[in-house]
Amino acid sequence: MLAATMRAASAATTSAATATAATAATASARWAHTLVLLRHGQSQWNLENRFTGWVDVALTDDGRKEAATAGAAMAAAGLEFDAAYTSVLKRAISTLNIALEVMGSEWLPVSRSWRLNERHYGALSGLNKAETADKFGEDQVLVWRRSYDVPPPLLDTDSPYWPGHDRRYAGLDSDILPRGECLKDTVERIMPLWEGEMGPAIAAGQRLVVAAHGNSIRALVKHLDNIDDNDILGINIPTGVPLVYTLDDSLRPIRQENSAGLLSGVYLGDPDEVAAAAEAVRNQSAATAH
Ligand SMILES: O=C(O)[C@@H](CO)OP(=O)(O)O
Repeated sequence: MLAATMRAASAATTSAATATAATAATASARWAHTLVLLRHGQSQWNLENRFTGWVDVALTDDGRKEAATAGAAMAAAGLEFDAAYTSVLKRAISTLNIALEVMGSEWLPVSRSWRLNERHYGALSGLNKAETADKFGEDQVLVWRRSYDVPPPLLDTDSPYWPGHDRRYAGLDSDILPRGECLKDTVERIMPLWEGEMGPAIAAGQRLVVAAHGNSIRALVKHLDNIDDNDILGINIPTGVPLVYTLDDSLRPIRQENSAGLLSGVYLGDPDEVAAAAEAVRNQSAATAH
């Protein structure tokens, strides 16, 4: 595993240099409008292939290594930040802490917001994805996982997974605490943070790193890249690979030469390895009969 981590680090460094050159060529003034989105490293429930959502699951050892590799790749790319954002879930918080430590940037101001949490998986929380596909069919599970506006089955409020039982959400009106969310719901709860804090900070010249989750990052890239409600179904975000956006003064993404498909951002990683990692995320809900 260590060898694989080292290979990934080296590939990330090579690709990072390319990304830096491409961005620098765009215009040095634009380098100020930097936004890096980083999905947390592998969590224990990623390893066990379980729907996670707002359940507060820790990183695995491999997840911590991914976070360190991400920090090294960002440092090698010459990225520097003025502030960081993360969710209130420890897999994202730990990923950010590890990456910032590798970058020597533990001092950065960090904002934690429930609005960057993973999409809430409702009554699917805790279930194995492949077993859920066996039971309900792969097509149904794909709709629950990736459609824009179809929510998963909702939780009852007496479930231990309902956020109303968790004191970190005590300051929030129970009406806005989700019992399950589709991606559209996730976009809608992230937008006040984007429009009220993150966007204005970037417009004022701050360079931000955001450690978040597969679906909260899908929500952000859908907004940034104006991705169609149908096309967002095909977007899967790999764990632990920094996705670097360069934004213009209107906060619209500037597409780079090595942008990733529909995304204008550039992954700091070997493109083939990143594509394989995204494909592996997609395949998590293949039925066990395959
Ligand atoms: O379980 C989850 O919370 C997410 C991310 O791990 O899964 P998926 O990729 O299936 O949306």
